Amino acid sequence: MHINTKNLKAIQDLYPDELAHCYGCGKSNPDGFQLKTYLVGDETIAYFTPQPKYTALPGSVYGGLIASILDCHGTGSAAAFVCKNEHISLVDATTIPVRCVTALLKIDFKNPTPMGVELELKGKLRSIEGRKIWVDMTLTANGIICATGEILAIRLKD
Ligand SMILES: CCCCCCCCCCCC(=O)SCCNC(=O)CCNC(=O)[C@H](O)C(C)(C)COP(=O)(O)OP(=O)(O)OC[C@H]1O[C@@H](n2cnc3c(N)ncnc32)[C@H](O)[C@@H]1OP(=O)(O)O
Repeated sequence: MHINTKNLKAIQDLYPDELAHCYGCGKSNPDGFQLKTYLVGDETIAYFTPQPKYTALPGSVYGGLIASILDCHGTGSAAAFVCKNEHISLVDATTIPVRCVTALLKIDFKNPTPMGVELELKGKLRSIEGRKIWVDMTLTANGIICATGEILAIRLKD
């Protein structure tokens, strides 16, 4: 079921302008994917429909794209979970004071990801250990989990 995100703020839209150029999720990169991650309760969600140019085998999505969007959903989720943990409201914020980058990203490709349908990405917090944030992710198409991911995001020092 597609969650209505109309009244939610995407975590990437709260990144300060100087950090909003990421190819995967920067709102200021017109050539990028501009992935949007939303915190909904205890999990994060994002939707993305790949263009046909990201084809691997005919009819299926290229694995590098899948890794790319899970990378950005993972760091976005990590920032969102840190904010939640520290009672920083994403509703009231215009920018967030948390910066996370990927140290480790693991993807399991479980099934071919079909081209031409909306993909649903979900994230769940596994743990926050100091500056280390572990997030588990799934990528689903047509109700089938096509990939799972785990990310270790590191919160940057000020
Ligand atoms: C809101 C605005 C957003 C702004 C950001 C918006 C952009 C979105 C980003 C999208 C996602 C990306 O593509 S990000 C781009 C790709 N990633 C990168 O370029 C990161 C390159 N790597 C680095 O810069 C560095 O290695 C860091 C920052 C990750 C870590 O360096 P550091 O800060 O010096 O910290 P360091 O002491 O080494 O590590 C901290 C702890 O993490 C552990 N650790 C570090 N790396 C690993 C690892 N690969 N596997 C296991 N553990 C690791 C260490 O053992 C340590 O554990 P312990 O001893 O404490 O237990």
